[in-house]
Amino acid sequence: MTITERVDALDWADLTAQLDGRGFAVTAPLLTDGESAELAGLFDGGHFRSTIDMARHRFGDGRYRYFEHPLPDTIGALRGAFYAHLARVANVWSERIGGATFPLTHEALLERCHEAGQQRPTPLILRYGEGDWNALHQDLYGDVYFPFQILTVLTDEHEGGEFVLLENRPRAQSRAHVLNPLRGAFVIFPTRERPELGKRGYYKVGLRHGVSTVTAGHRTALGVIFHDAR
Ligand SMILES: O=C(O)CCC(=O)C(=O)O
Ligand SMILES: [Fe+2]
Repeated sequence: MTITERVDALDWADLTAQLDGRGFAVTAPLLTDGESAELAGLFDGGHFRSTIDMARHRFGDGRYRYFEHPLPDTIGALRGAFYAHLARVANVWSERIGGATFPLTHEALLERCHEAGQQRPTPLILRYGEGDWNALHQDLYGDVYFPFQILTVLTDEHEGGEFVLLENRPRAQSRAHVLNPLRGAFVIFPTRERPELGKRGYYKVGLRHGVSTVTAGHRTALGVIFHDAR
């Protein structure tokens, strides 16, 4: 099956229920181990527009690299295929907590980004060694942003290095979710906020994400953000 066929074949009713119920979703493994290994290899062999040394910016410790156009086929396919499903969920969320209405194709979202001066691709690959970590953050790169992003861990040889989602609940203490997704499975999570149903309707819960310290081995991950960057 092609990447697009595999994404289309995911249980989107269940994923949507996960997103609505707890704000994030985890898919069944979607990439084969061979595909994950091949993508992980791009960290050293891909074509990038920039490389960030996380310690230098006080973002944590480790390195990440933003892919340059044209994106590797697999990454372009993942971006388009996940977008088509998530745009529908995004539009329901916008009705609940306000926000933009999103076009149903990823090409149309990119046109909107380009009109807003956001032309640089945002998919990235991150590599963490022992002692490395990623500070809690949001990936907003301009006025246009899509409310979901996806992430997959491409390697299976680390300890620690859990994916952390922190919910900043209004007028309450924060809640952490700690995930250890299977290799090649995707975590779908909010870029900025999510609707939560309260006594008087929906309210916004802000989120940040990051990675706990890798205590042994190496961890390589692929992040796919749907909006482009200024
Ligand atoms: O390495 C990770 O799991 C987090 C990556 C990340 O921050 C992202 O994909 O936006
Ligand atoms: Fe991120």
